[in-house]
Amino acid sequence: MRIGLFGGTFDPIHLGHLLLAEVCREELELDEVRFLPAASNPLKENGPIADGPQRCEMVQFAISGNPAFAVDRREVKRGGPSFAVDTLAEVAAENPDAELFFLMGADALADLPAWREPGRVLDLATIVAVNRGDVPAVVPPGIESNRVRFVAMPACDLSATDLRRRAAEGLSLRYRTPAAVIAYLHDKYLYRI
Ligand SMILES: Nc1ncnc2c1ncn2[C@@H]1O[C@H](COP(=O)(O)OP(=O)(O)OP(=O)(O)O)[C@@H](O)[C@H]1O
Ligand SMILES: O=C(O)c1ccc[n+]([C@@H]2O[C@H](COP(=O)([O-])O)[C@@H](O)[C@H]2O)c1
Repeated sequence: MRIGLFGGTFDPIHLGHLLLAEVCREELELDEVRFLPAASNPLKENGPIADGPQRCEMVQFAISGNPAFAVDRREVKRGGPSFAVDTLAEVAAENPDAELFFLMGADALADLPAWREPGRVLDLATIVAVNRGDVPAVVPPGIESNRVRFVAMPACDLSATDLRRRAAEGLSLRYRTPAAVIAYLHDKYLYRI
C-alpha cells in the first residue's frame, strides 16, 4: 500500500490543492491520498479563519466522488499546533506495511528545516514536492535530497489567501474551487466581512 498524506490548512481548499494531489497520485502510483487539514500550522502566527470542522467539511465536499481521495480529521481532533512528525508516527503505526509519502508545494518544502524533527519526518515518509506556480521546488539546506521526490504540476497561481480575499469582496470563486465548496462558503457566510 502506497499512501500519500497531504497536509495543509485548507482555509479553504482550492483547485491547486486538488491538482497537486492528483498529479502526485498518478506519478507515484499512490493507492490513496489522505488530505490532512491541520488544526494550525506551528510556523504561522495567525491561525486559520474557518474552524477545523468547517475546513474538513470543505475538503470532504471537494473530494467527494473520488475513491482515491480521503480526509483524515486527526489533526483537527487533536487540536493545538499540528506537527507532521506526530501524525506520521501515528499513521505509520496504524499501517505497518504501507509506504508513506508526504505531499507539499515548493513553499512548504522551503520551510521543512524549521519543522519539528525534520530528520524523523524524512525517516517516516518520502517527501513529494511540486512547483508552486512558476516557482520550482528546491531541497533546502539540511534536508537529505534522496528522501525528496519531485513532481511537475501545471503551474497554478491559486492560493487560499486569494480565495478568501475574493470571498470578502464578493467576487466569483467559480472554477477556483469546486461548486460544492462555494455553496458551503455562501451557506456559512465564511470569509465575508
Ligand atoms: N497553487 C498551488 N500550487 C502548488 N502547491 C500549492 C498550491 N496551493 C497550495 N499548495 C500547497 O498545498 C499545501 C497546503 O497549502 P495551504 O492549505 O496553506 O494553501 P495556500 O493556498 O498556500 O494557503 P494560504 O494562501 O492561506 O497560505 C502546501 O504544501 C502548499 O505549498
Ligand atoms: O511539523 C511541523 O513542525 C510543521 C511546521 C509547519 C507546517 N507543518 C505542516 O505543513 C503542512 C502545510 O501547512 P500550510 O499551513 O502551509 O498549509 C500542514 O500539514 C502543516 O501542519 C508542519
